[in-house]
Amino acid sequence: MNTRQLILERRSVRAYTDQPVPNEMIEEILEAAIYAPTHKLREPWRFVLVNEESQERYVDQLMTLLAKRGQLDQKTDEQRQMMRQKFADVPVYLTVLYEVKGTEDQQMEDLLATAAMIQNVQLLATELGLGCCWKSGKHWFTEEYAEMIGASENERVAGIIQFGWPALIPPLKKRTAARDKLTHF
Ligand SMILES: Cc1cc2nc3c(=O)[nH]c(=O)nc-3n(C[C@H](O)[C@H](O)[C@H](O)COP(=O)(O)O)c2cc1C
Repeated sequence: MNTRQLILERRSVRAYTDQPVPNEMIEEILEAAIYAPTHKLREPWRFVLVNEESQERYVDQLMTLLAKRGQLDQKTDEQRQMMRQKFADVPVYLTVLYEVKGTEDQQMEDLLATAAMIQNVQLLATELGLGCCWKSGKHWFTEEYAEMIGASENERVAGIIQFGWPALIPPLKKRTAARDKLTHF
């Protein structure tokens, strides 16, 4: 697949089969993804991988975190169970952290570099036939989650990438044509 095809074929895949994803595969993806541009070679990223061996422990801790944050208060036992199952149905979670240091501009550059690296991860996963989805917001960006995952004081969560072999590949979501957002100076 050439780059253009790869970009157009990538989807946010959220449903996976039970087939395990080898750690080596994720590691191979990361070893290439880190060749994203990074100003002054600061390489601000770090990764925490959750796969088969640790997935149950991770989901347990995630549910405890949600409970502590009150995010389960309005939910019935059945709804909580469904939520837990939804987390448990994801074979691999990769938390991407980035180091927060330097000036505001540097911090922005480092987050941007990390985002570029994450897109590399997604394209490389697509090339291997793996499904993935970039997750963010809510519980993932909290201090409690950062602590749970073992982030140091100067690290922040850039995003969670979940992976698995696709059970369902969503159709292309059309974008607004770039020419509609392009002006010539
Ligand atoms: C920074 C960022 C955060 C995202 N967070 C979530 C998320 O929390 N949950 C989710 O289902 N998708 C999330 N997505 C994926 C988008 O929903 C998805 O890219 C969009 O719907 C377009 O679909 P596509 O990726 O298949 O083209 C996120 C994407 C980005 C770039």
